[in-house]
Amino acid sequence: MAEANTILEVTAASCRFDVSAPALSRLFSAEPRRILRAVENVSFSVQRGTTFSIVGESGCGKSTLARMVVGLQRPTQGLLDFKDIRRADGSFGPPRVQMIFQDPYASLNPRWRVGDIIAEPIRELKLRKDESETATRVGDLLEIVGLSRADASRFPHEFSGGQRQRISIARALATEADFLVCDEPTSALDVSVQAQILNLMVRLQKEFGLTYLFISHNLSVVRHMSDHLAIMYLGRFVESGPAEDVFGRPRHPYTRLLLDTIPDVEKPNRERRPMSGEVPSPIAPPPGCAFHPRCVQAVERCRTEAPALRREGELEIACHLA
Ligand SMILES: Nc1ncnc2c1ncn2[C@@H]1O[C@H](COP(=O)(O)OP(=O)(O)OP(=O)(O)O)[C@@H](O)[C@H]1O
Repeated sequence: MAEANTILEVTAASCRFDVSAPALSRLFSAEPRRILRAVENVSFSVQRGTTFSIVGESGCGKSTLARMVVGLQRPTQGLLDFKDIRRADGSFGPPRVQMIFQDPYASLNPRWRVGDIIAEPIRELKLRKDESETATRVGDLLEIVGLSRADASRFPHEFSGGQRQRISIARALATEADFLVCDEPTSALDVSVQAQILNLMVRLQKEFGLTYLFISHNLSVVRHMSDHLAIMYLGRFVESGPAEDVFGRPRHPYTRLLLDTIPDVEKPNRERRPMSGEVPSPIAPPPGCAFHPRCVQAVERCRTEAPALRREGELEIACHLA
């Protein structure tokens, strides 16, 4: 059931890619069609002004899901429904959605001055009356993200990685975005810079009531900023719930494995298990529970029967043993 404050409702969304060889060569080799299940039957809702984080290893389908949410990838099945909201400027309609990418350099036009990069959506969406108001807004946005008004005349290559990510954020805010899909926005940055960008994002969320869908392979990155957390494995959610519950009492063996790999400042001497094994191919997922080949607790049932995602209070979990 969608809650009153729901801004995005995703229902049974799947994305499959046909990665078969060309039809002619399959005709001669009798090779069957190969379907890659990047995202499989994923449902969740995001509440306005909160952060919903999706965590999983490389290849588990996080980016495909993010691309579906921003409309860059069509779902093969299912629905992604943005609810109409009352925006900060008083207008009513679907939220403005923007994406922030991992590599801020690749997403900023290197030949444009920063001022023009940020001004482009303001001009395109006619969000300010004239060039003078646009320039003022660009300067304000640069200050909001911790840069200076004078930075408008510089080029992206003159900035550090963290500063470039600040420019990407300013550009997203320039569109008056309500909903930011952040795909590993800090993983290309040094750890100390990561923290600065995360702090900036938390501050902006409070200041502007932003909603985040935050994608990361690293649980420690999302730990302090998530309201809701979903753990993804081979295209499916295996555990999801309020972040404090998932962190405080992880139920799925995969969530526990992900948690085991991150340092704990409160227990620096805690034994950390390295992540072992690899994510299986989404073209030929293992039978039963997709995680069973890597699960130390797996029993016979896990090898033959896929666990359904079942609800327990606010948590959802797909494991026969949890
Ligand atoms: N356009 C595409 N065509 C075919 N396969 C694709 C396509 N896009 C993604 N995939 C495959 O879908 C699976 C999920 O990819 P996705 O990029 O969503 O995972 P991810 O969890 O974001 O990983 P990473 O962190 O490495 O980007 C992978 O096996 C990937 O190779």
